[in-house]
Amino acid sequence: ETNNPNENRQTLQQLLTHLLRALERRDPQQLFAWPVTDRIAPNYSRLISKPMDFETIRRSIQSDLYTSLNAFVADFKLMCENAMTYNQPETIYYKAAKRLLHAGLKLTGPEKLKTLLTALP
Ligand SMILES: CC(=O)c1cc(-c2ccccn2)c2ncccn12
Repeated sequence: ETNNPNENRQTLQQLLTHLLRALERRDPQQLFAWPVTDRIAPNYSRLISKPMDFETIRRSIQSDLYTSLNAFVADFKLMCENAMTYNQPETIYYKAAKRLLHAGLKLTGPEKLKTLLTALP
């Protein structure tokens, strides 16, 4: 924590980029890599009011949209919850979302973050 807002923002961006990469590694099939289209998922845009995906999250990090870790985690959770809303429980998308959500919350939980934050410059 420094009193220089730019420095803090830089550190937050580095942390969020690190977390994003760690979360993307948990999605080897890249099911969450890009926005879900109505073409591959009928009526998706009618059923899901706030779509979210890893590419959109990456763009948000780069355009300084997240001013806290919580805002980043909220979009990650939204992405997983959308998949568990639109897809039936027996689908690969639902199951992948559930696993990803649990892995993600462990990664961004207070325990793990403590070690992460000590590792930052
Ligand atoms: C994330 C999600 O809900 C999703 C990703 C996909 C997806 C992602 C990449 C390639 C193909 N399909 C999908 N297809 C049908 C229904 C839902 N989905």
